[in-house]
Amino acid sequence: MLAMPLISNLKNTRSPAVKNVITSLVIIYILRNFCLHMSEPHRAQISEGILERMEKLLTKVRSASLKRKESNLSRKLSKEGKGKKKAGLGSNLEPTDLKDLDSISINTTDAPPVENKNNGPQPSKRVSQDFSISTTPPGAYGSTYSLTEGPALITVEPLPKNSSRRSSLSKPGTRKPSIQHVGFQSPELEPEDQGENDPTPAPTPAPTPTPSTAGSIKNSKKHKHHHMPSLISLISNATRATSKSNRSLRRTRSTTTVRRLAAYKAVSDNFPTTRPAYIAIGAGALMLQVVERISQYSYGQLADVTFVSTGAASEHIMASYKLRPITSLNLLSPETKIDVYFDTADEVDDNLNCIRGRTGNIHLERMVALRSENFICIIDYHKRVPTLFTTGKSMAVEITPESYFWVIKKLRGSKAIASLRSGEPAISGPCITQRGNYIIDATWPSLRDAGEEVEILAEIVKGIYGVVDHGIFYAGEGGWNGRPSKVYVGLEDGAVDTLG
Ligand SMILES: O=C(CO)[C@H](O)[C@H](O)COP(=O)(O)O
Repeated sequence: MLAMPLISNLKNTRSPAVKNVITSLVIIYILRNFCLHMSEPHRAQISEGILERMEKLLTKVRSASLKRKESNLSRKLSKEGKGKKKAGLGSNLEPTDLKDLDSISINTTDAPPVENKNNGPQPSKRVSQDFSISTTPPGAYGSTYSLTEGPALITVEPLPKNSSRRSSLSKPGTRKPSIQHVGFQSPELEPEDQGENDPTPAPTPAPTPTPSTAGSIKNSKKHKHHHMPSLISLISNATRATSKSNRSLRRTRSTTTVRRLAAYKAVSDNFPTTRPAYIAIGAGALMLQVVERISQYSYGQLADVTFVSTGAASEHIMASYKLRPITSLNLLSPETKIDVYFDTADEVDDNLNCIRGRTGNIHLERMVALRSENFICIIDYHKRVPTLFTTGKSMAVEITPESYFWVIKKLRGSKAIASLRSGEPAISGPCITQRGNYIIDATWPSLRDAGEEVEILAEIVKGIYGVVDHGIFYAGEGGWNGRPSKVYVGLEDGAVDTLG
């Protein structure tokens, strides 16, 4: 459907070069959709071919356009030579000289200044080395979601066999961004990933227009004809993203991609197969990708699954994908076990002990872990350490508000660097948990071993009056205290390590 504006544009285009480009783009677009259904190695091969073809085409068009520009220039100069003086020749050589190329713009920076006897040296036009296919007037759409629409070279896990593609696609939040989404910023993309390294298309969790994007919507209504250039841009961006992702297949992946690969694998490996099922989901950036993967299951597969949140942040993540979790563990009967609990951590050591707490509701997270059959912890390689407190991260210590001075004194006595977590800028004063408690962020010098010392430290902290809970999830002599059953580590090269 997206190819239609391109095809209709063929009729209005005079330049054979542009016709050539449009035809090829349509073919590429169709091929690209076709490729989405292929296995990764095939897709990679084919997309390399597409890229080569695309690059050849672009080079051709580029030289054709430059020739055209040169001849326009000499025509203008010769007219001027005949006495038709015009001031500011350079400014008349706007890309309108390339009007046949419609939205294809060639910026010309390093062109030598053109000497003109009447007007002296002309302002130099900017000629860039790179051929660019632009969408709309620059900046009209800002940073676009369409950048993630590129060929999905890294669809990590196929949908489970019995999943119905139709129902999965029609499920809210799983639909691919349509052309109307151009102009919205994908909420879960880190800046480093936008259109650069993250080739996996993400479902759109109901984007919220910002004032600037509201402007874009207005613009897009006003310039209906920009739909076609937007598509060109989409393919061009996708091509760039593909080429970068091909390169990154051989090198490293961005943190977001690495996390997504780990999250997708963790969900695919541990999605419960029996019904009724209970799935708990924590908070943190990575959980968005867990929920994204879960939302790809069909309605049938999600039927009779009860979701459990570990607090408001986790509820919010699930709500963005139309999952409605229960918000209190007391709604589960005492016999009910949560089948799987997906969450993340700040550091995981060699024994799979971990520290956690940036999201705050540490006590609720512990209770969910204790009530779960499997705690699946998902991290990226930065968080994998030999012993805890290696990276300088703090863990949360949840305390009653009255105990603040008492606890902080005791923690500092145990060699911790500890401070009360502030609620700024949301609230003035201390951060208050959903249960009305305060949080102290505490870090220690790196522990020497990944076993005994963890347990000793955890017991010291838990033994201080006023401490409700803390962020060390471990197993020791004294029993199991929420240590993950498995840890999925997204590695730099895109592989996923499974520990435990
Ligand atoms: O408290 C936690 C998990 O409940 C973690 O400390 C925290 O969420 C990690 O967040 P991110 O994935 O954004 O680094």
